[in-house]
Amino acid sequence: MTPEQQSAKAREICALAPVVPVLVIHDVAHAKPLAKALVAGGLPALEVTLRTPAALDVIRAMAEVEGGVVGAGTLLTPADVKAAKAAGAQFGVAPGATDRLIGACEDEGLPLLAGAVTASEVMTLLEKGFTMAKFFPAETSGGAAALKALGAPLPQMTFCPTGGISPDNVASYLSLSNVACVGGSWVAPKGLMEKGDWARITELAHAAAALPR
Ligand SMILES: O=C(O)C(=O)C[C@H](O)[C@H](O)COP(=O)(O)O
Repeated sequence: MTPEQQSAKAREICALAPVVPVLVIHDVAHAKPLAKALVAGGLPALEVTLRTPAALDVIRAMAEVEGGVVGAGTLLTPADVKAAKAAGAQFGVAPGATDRLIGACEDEGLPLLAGAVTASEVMTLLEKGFTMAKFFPAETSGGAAALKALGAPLPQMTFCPTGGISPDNVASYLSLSNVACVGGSWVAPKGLMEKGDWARITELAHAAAALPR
């Protein structure tokens, strides 16, 4: 899958909703009820970070939930890409970009949202054929102001900013012409998952899904 095809797919996924929940899940028993709660709230694209031992099993379980589009986050190595694809991930997200990671996504046919925050990083991805990237870590890399400034000379790149985005600052990102959607963990707080308060998570998802962009 070429970088151009990967970015076309990533664009489709970002178009589904203004927010992609970034999920850190320790208990595989949370996978299905959480995915159902988020999809019911209007957030179908779900990023499961490969930061917990349960993550691949979580992807496998969530991939069975109707209406969901499950991806793997925190992809760092070709082995991560292979494992994510085998578990049923439909897209991948990485905090940065390396040639090995990009090569693995091409080989495995996994659409990648690679991370970039500087003009040179964005230009490197554009040179390879990517037109969609993750802007990470968004808030500490200059936030919406930095993204807006990058968009002036580099309007070809569209972003999914992630990292430090919350209901308080999300509007400043979604109003930018070079932002397709944002990633954020606020729609699936650990405390609500532990309590099994899926109804409240659906409410948070509803509010996020209704954000204008
Ligand atoms: O593990 C990854 O590859 C990531 O995707 C990192 C996430 O983007 C942030 O951890 C989400 O940030 P918060 O919304 O501030 O919690």
